[in-house]
Amino acid sequence: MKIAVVGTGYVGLVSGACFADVGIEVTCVDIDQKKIDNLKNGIMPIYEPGLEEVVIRNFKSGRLKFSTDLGEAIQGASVAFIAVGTPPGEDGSADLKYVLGVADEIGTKMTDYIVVATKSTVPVTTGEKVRAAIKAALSKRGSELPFAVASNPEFLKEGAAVEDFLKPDRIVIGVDDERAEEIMKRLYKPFQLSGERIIYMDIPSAEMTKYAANAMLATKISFMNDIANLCELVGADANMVRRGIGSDPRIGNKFIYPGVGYGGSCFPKDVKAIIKTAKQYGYDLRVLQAVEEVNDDQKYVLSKKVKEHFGEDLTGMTFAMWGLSFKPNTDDMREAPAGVIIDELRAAGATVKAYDPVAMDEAREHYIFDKVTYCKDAYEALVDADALLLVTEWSEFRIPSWDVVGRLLKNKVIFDGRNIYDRKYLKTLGFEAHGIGSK
Ligand SMILES: NC(=O)C1=CN([C@@H]2O[C@H](COP(=O)(O)OP(=O)(O)OC[C@H]3O[C@@H](n4cnc5c(N)ncnc54)[C@H](O)[C@@H]3O)[C@@H](O)[C@H]2O)C=CC1
Ligand SMILES: O=C(O)[C@H]1O[C@H](OP(=O)(O)OP(=O)(O)OC[C@H]2O[C@@H](n3ccc(=O)[nH]c3=O)[C@H](O)[C@@H]2O)[C@H](O)[C@@H](O)[C@@H]1O
Repeated sequence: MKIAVVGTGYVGLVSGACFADVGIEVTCVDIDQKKIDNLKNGIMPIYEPGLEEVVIRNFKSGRLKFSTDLGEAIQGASVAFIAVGTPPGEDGSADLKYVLGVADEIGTKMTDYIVVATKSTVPVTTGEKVRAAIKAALSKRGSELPFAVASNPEFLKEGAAVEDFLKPDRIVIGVDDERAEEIMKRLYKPFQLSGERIIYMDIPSAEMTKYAANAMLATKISFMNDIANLCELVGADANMVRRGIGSDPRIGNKFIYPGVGYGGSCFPKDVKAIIKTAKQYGYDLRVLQAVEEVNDDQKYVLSKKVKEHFGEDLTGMTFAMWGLSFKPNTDDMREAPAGVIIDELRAAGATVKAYDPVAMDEAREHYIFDKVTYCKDAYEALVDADALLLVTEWSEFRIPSWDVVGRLLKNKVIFDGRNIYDRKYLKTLGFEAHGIGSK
């Protein structure tokens, strides 16, 4: 079986490599020539645990190819996945220009029946727009070639993307064509050896499922951040409360960790987009509006704690920051709370010395530019710093040598944005540690 995956980013590259890993012939297509050349030379465009190995193994075997030529890639392919970006437009709605651009190109270049499956996160009714774009391109050529559209939203998490793709909780397929359903079933068979995991539905429901899933997860996080902020006011400990409620299986113990707000390329944009979709239909998604508001405020919680401790004016002070990426095990800096925290500290007159195990190049090049001093390791960031801010919970920050930390910092003060440290223990070592959701 042969497929094409158009868009070789987090989703396209991981999906393409994992499909190739189960024996499918895959061509990953991108318009970015440099990305494609690099991949052919074994250079990954992103940091994702386990990805390099799967890509290189399958590239060497010949099952995984990289190309900028969409026409060639879809020749003989049963499925063309659209996995390009859907960034937020100015009004918050998902910008579909890349998705529809690919649909148009497929319609222009296809030579046989093909299933066009959208993997990008797209608002409900996009399936119809994709179908219309392909039809319009075909009719320009005077062609009536048959094709099907499908919605196959992706649920992988960055930092665990390969694992998530290879062992999915579920595979959602929105489809309205029997032949297409059969092809998708065949394609996904290897990923559900431990039980039937495909949920078939109509295309609009599949499109909505993706937004509802991300919106639900974002809601859990904002809910817990709200509760954590209240815990702090009333003298309760959010960590205890988290454990107390998470043990109820109806609530579950995942995605209820308070912190510095959710970031990344998905929750912020997808919550905005579903709110916008609702508005277009004259409906207010009030819960999600609050989810977004809580999250926007939560990004300021850590810098507020710093100012409560040291005063509003931080002129001449230096802060060490451990972690920049929006979560561990990724170099993705999109919507990372670190950006807001750095801006707040700088606006109050402070300088920031940062260390992140993998995201510093990305931060330096695209997001935080020259706003911070980048350090070669976690300890270097502490030298002459007035306090430490833990922003991303990378494993290597979990058990530092506290005696070294204490010696390097000017003050033994820590602001733990992810509640990874045992503050009672740190107190016995002479540290004053502030967490999220308890005094
Ligand atoms: N990043 C993630 O963890 C997840 C992302 N998604 C969704 O998947 C979609 C893609 O997201 P990412 O992979 O993060 O994006 P990305 O920005 O990492 O990659 C998109 C790629 O598409 C390429 N591209 C743009 N126009 C093209 C065209 N006409 N032809 C070929 N390639 C083209 C870009 O050069 C880029 O390499 C988005 O809709 C996102 O919401 C869904 C689940 C997880
Ligand atoms: O649509 C997407 O792109 C993806 O979005 C999220 O994945 P991702 O953004 O990669 O990472 P998450 O692990 O969900 O973390 C998102 C943010 O929430 C924060 N978070 C997560 C969990 C938690 O308990 N508390 C919390 O603050 C993280 O620190 C991070 O900033 C979803 O988890 C994926 O299922 C989905 O496919």
